[in-house]
Amino acid sequence: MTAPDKRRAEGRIVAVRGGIVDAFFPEGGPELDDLLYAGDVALQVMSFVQGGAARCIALHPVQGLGLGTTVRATGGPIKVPVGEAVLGRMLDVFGDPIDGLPAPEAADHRSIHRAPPPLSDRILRAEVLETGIKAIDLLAPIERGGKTGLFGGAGVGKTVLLSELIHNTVEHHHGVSLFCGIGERSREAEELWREMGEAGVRDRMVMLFGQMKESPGVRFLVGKSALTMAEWFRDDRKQDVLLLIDNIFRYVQAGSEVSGLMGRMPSRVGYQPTLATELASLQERIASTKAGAITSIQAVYVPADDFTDPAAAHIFSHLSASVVLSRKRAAEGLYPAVDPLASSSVMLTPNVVGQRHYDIARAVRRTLAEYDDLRDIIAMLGIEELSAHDRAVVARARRLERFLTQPFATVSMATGPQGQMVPLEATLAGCETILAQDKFDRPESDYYMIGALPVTEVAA
Ligand SMILES: Nc1ncnc2c1ncn2[C@@H]1O[C@H](COP(=O)(O)OP(=O)(O)OP(=O)(O)O)[C@@H](O)[C@H]1O
Repeated sequence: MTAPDKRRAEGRIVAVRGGIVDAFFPEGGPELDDLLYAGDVALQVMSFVQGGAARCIALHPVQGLGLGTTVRATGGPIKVPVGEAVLGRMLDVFGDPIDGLPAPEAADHRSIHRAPPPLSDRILRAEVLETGIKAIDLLAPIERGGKTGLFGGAGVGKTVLLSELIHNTVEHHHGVSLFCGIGERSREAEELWREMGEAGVRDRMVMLFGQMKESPGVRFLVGKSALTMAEWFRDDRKQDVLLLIDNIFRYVQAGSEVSGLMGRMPSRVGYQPTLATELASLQERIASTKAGAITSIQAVYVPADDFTDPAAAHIFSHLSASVVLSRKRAAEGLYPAVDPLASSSVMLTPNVVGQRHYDIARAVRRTLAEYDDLRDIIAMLGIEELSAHDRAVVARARRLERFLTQPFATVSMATGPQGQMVPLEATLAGCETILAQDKFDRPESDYYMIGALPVTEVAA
């Protein structure tokens, strides 16, 4: 490592292409990941090119920069404020306020580029985080201290589901919560900020945003800024952290834009050749250690509903639970549009959730899978042609499908019914009741958008 004063050198711009700036330092100069300034424009060193110039990604619009502009190396990487001071605040990638209040008065600032904790420090807890959302608690239980993905194409309800999860879990979460918005709409960020204020949980929450309108460099780095703050609460305060990311796909996408700007050759489906390492550099830091747990829930946009997309597939490999949202279900109004057959969790084993829960989840899946197989026959021949056994399967499956829908508090203004949180026990009892019946007195619509089944029915 060069001495700090040498790292704090002054240089000049030798090339500007889009959001990429090359700067040459005749004496000394920055190291990889160092933060530089050309006027007010922040730059981060991404690599060094032939001749020794530092190739940087701009974090602000580069208008006004030209050949010969002076570049000042700050002598280190981007550092964000950490500590209690960031609680209740809405910040950007630098930890600067975007809520109109003065900068957080933090005692400490830390580099956003940090190594993940060593394997020997990590722990597995095998504990479930109950969400009150029937389809998730039953079929893809979320691991406390693990990573959960909410997968879905455009407009199938990822953001709504994530907001509902925040609504249901943040209030009961003992530690702090961190929301990181990457590359999504700013309007949604403002709504969430207001909702958190109304729910009275803002003082235990930090929100960081690098939204759609910002440069790829910002969207690429904001996740690391958020993690740096989360790590402080985990390591220095020994607290549990709930980390919510909307949308982790936008991180990969920003990496791909950066890679393209840097002139790297694209790899599969046009993604950056460094996709796997970039994603791992972020995901590996989201770890639970002896000091505290980081439970993360990440929305994952699936381009063109193609689940074999390399970004989706790589993200999938880091997760302990995957909640897959299906367009077909959303089109039928079966919200949350959780696909019961494609969603999964490593928690769903008899050892963790117990034999009863495991058996009910399997029976629900089996019934819905059988119904899927019968759909073509029903479409061609009509339901009357089915055997009595198959007709009972269809009746059960259609009621299960509806029972797994649920009114959400976060959209109740638009949809009408009040949001409902359903205890796991009520979800299990409801499914058990439906699974045990061959004939139903009540119509399918009675099971749609409800919370728990009425007690009289469960008892019967
Ligand atoms: N649980 C729900 N109950 C009722 N309506 C819902 C629900 N979830 C989603 N919707 C409807 O679907 C719309 C899209 O949802 P949302 O914005 O969460 O999708 P998304 O997957 O995040 O989309 P994008 O990829 O465009 O960000 C909502 O505006 C709402 O009308």
